[in-house]
Formats: sequence, structure tokens, C-alpha cells
Amino acid sequence: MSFSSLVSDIAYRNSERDDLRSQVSRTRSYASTTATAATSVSISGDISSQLHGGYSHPLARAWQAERQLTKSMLIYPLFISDQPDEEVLIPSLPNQYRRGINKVVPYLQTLVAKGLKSVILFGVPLGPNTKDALGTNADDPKGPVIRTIRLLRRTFPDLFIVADVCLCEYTSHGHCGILRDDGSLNNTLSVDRISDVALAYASAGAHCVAPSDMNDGRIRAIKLKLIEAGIAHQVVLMSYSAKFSGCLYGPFRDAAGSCPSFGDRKCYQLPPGGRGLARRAIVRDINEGADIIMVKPASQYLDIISDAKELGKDLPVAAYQVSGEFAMIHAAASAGVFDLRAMAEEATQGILRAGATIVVSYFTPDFLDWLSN
Ligand SMILES: NCc1[nH]cc(CCC(=O)O)c1CC(=O)O
Ligand SMILES: [Zn+2]
Ligand SMILES: [Zn+2]
Repeated sequence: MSFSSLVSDIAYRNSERDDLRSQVSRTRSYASTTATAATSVSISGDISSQLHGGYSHPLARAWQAERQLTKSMLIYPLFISDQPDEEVLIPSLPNQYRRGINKVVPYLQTLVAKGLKSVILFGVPLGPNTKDALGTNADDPKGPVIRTIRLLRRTFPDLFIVADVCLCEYTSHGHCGILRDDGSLNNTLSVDRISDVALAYASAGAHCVAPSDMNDGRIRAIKLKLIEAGIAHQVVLMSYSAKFSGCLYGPFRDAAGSCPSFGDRKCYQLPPGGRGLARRAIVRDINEGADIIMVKPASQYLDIISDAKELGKDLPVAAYQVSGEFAMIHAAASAGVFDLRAMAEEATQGILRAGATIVVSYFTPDFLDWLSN
């Protein structure tokens, strides 16, 4: 190499390095304005494009998430029938059973030992004449929910008991409230009845009552009845605030026998496109005294979970990964689309990333096996 070509080569490399430096200083200007002057090591690339090192290790990958699933974030749904010795597989809900009160404790013993922290109870009346227009059996003191609340409080002192509050399992028409003659919901009568049911569950010992009916004003009505009864200080009021109508509740309705006998729930559950409406429902429930707000379903409504986190930034946000989401993941895994566990983890990660810190999920028993914390 001739002297002159060596000089021009050095000059070229210097100018290349200056280019790199100015790029680096541009991309790092947020960090320090003196970084360029202080840099003595030679930089061989654009630092802003070098991300792999930050997540090369499994632990470093875990650190990328704002929050990781823990056992205390999970609530497990249980279907309690009025047939004390029943234990029946629900065909459309893989590995999930409807159980009578005599079968619940032996089943939960194993799960509690594995770290189960919370359950949500749904009553399923199967006997003759157990349904009527007013959902009278919802707060029957000898009914499956109230008896199971008392039993679980006695048997598992550390288990957090949530009671879903609704009339649809107990009404002859299968709707979530009391109807007018024309078949529409009578909001005033429904709220009065639903708040009585919530009070009955709370008085029986439920740590948390969770109205899922979507009637207007039920959060306020329940809170007032809890205050009046002197137990508001010991009961969490978790509102299904943004509950969307759609086709993801089918397996649940099979399990609970709560399919409406006519019409649908579109006049009280939210339309799937209604983001603004969901925000208003969330704000309404926060103003009425909800302690936790819930979004349901979960994976199809991640933007709503994120809205809930923003609107209720000082409240815990729960997400219900519903029966249809669970059944879909199982069906796809059985068809070889993906691995069940990998998908269950990915779905949950999305729900947490959106802003939820509580997840109601039929995968809870699986996660108790999969999680170490
Ligand atoms: N109000 C009843 C109720 N409470 C929870 C669910 C859905 C849970 C699931 O699908 O897993 C439903 C079904 C519905 O509204 O029809
Ligand atoms: Zn209902
Ligand atoms: Zn319900």
C-alpha cells in the first residue's frame, strides 16, 4: 500500500468513526450530552440497535415483564350444584366438574396444598322447582352457595372466597334479573333483589361479592346494604364492570344451566365494539364504590383491561378468562396448533401486560402445578 493510499484509508476510517460517534450521540442524547466527549473506547456499531444482550438469559427475559403471574393473582371458578354427591364432568369445559357440596372439600384439599388462594362460587340448581321468575333460590340459606361458603370458611381458613352474584342460574327465564311483562329487564326490582342476594352471601362469610348481572346501580345498592348491615368494612365488592355480550360464555351456560330461554343478554351486557361504553361502565362502578373492577372476557378485550387500569389507577383490575377462551385454547391445543401450557402462559402474560393483577381462570389448577411462586 502506498503512503498516500494509507493516509486516505486512515482518513476514511476516521470519518467513518466520526459518523458513528455522531449517530451514537444522537441516539444516546437522552442519556448524557457529555457521553461523546468522554468516550475513549472505539464504538463499532449503533448502540440503539443492540437489544439482544438485554434478554439473552431466561431471568433477564422475565425481567422484561412489568409483572409475572403468581399464585395469589389467580381465582378459580367452581360450579356447586344442589345435588350433594354429584361430581360430573362438564363436556364443553375440559377437566372442569360440577360438584355437590360433599365433593368440594376433598377436591380443594389438594389444590389448597399446592397454593390455591381463592375461588369464585357459582350455584347450579338442578332439582325440580328450583327456578322461578324472581330467582328465589339464589339466597336460599340451605342452597349450595351459602352452605358452601360456610363450609369453606370453616375448612380452609386462609382461602379467599368470592361469590358470584347473579340471578340467571335461578330464574326460570335464565335472564340476569327480574323481567317486565314485555320481557325487558326491570332494573329497579332487579337491583333490589340482587343486592339482597349479595348481602346474604356476604353475611354467610364470603370475603368478596361479585355481581355479574350488569344492571345499572347495583354496586351502589350493594355497598349501601353492606354498610347498613355493618359488614361493609370486611367485604370486598368486585364489580364485573365491563362485561361484554358475545359467544364466549357457551360452556359456562352449559355448566350452570343459565342459558336464557328466550332472547339474549345484549340489552345489559356490552356490545363487543363498545369501548367508550365500557369506559363509562367502569367509571360508573368506581363512582358507586367498587373495590375491584373486572373486565370480561379477557384476551379479546385487552384494550379495555388497559382502559380499566388507566381509569381506575388506584383500584386492582381483574380479568375473567372465560369458559369460551379456555375451551378454545384446549381445542386448538388438541388440534396441534400449539402447546397447551405455552399458550395458557402467553394468554395470561397478555392479560397481565394489559394491566390486570387478578385473573379468574379455569387454568388455575394447571398454573398451581406450573408455577413455583
Ligand atoms: N351472569 C352469569 C355469568 N357469570 C359469569 C359468566 C361467564 C363465565 C364464563 O363464561 O366462564 C356468566 C355467564 C353469562 O353472563 O352468561
Ligand atoms: Zn347472570
Ligand atoms: Zn353471574
